[in-house]
Amino acid sequence: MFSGDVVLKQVAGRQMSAGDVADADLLLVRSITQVDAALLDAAKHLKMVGTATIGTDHLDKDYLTSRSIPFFNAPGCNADAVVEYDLAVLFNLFEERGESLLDKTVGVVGVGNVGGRLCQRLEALGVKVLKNDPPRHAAGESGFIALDEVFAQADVICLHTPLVKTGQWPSYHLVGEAELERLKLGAVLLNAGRGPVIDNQALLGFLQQRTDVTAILDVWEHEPQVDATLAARVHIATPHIAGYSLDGKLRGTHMLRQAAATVLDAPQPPDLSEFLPVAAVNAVTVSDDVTISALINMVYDPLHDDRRMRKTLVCDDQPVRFDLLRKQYPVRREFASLRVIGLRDRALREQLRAIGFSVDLA
Ligand SMILES: NC(=O)C1=CN([C@@H]2O[C@H](COP(=O)(O)OP(=O)(O)OC[C@H]3O[C@@H](n4cnc5c(N)ncnc54)[C@H](O)[C@@H]3O)[C@@H](O)[C@H]2O)C=CC1
Ligand SMILES: O=C(O)C(=O)[C@H](O)COP(=O)(O)O
Repeated sequence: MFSGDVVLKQVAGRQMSAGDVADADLLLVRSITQVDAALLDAAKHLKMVGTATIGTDHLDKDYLTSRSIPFFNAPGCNADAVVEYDLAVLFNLFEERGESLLDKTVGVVGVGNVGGRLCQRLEALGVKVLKNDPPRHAAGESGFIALDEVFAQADVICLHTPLVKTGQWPSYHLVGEAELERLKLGAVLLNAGRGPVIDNQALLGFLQQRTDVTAILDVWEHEPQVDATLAARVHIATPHIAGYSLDGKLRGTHMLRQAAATVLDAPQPPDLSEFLPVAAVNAVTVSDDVTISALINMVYDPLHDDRRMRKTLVCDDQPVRFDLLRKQYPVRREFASLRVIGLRDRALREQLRAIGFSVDLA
């Protein structure tokens, strides 16, 4: 996406050093590169910093502001991918148990791009949703309840807050012993936000006692290091890939390309649709016997990611392998890339549309 007269210098995200960026005009990173004074003090021509991610906890924003360096993230770029990770995990889990997600009460903590879209899709399915988002509540928006109430009432809790360590609503260790103790019998706790939002040691101690609770973790405290004892107690363990759809990655890069064009006063790039390929499997004809999880698994089966990650947990170089799983992640598309054809059952057609599939009668 970046071409023409641009001189590109690629550096591995965890290895980037001050010398690598000293002469840079633009710095484009992902979540594993800490962007702070140590990296940037020597970079005197920097016109912008961009991260092709939603999260910004790796950027020292105060420092960037003090240097008047504009910085951009890519809000919403991979939100649909994270929502679809949640849906894939939950539809599979409840099918395995002979239950239905549609009968559950789902608590969503952090109702932004990811949490908000998750609520929309669940509500369109008729699922009861409880929402917690103190910053939005304080801004005067309605429909939110306290975290304690979410933990006490929900069958499933999905965490989608940013990692914030200071200010009025810190999310670091937002979920500790006290919150875990409130979980209902048989509850499901899913974290696809940032690892340290849950106190991982407290979670391990809790799961050792409360074997009725199901934990699903895409993000871990101290990534890329993963606590193998905790992972062994977790039902689905994945290497921070909830947002890793091809669509999401391209959207993020495209948003930075647009920001760079604005900062450099250069022409805007072509529309994103010019870069997004048609999915390898883009249409399927099914009968009314098809299940929602079968269709979801055709696009994305989270168990593949779980199996790949578990193989790495016994390796001496586990952290290196965690990064490799992410770097070599296979092409994954979003639900909207699959056109589902042939369903006569109108209710099922509506449910599939509600969770994001393209649905046609013929
Ligand atoms: N696992 C993965 O692959 C991915 C993880 N993420 C993580 O998920 C986070 C959320 O993503 P978005 O929804 O796009 O961000 P967002 O900024 O659109 O929404 C975050 C929401 O959380 C709320 N919030 C902030 N502090 C809170 C607190 N203490 N308690 C409850 N709610 C709080 C905010 O008011 C906001 O509505 C990102 O910051 C990122 O860290 C995002 C994408 C992919
Ligand atoms: O967007 C975010 O925030 C995420 O967590 C991304 O999915 C992280 O991806 P990487 O930047 O670590 O590749």
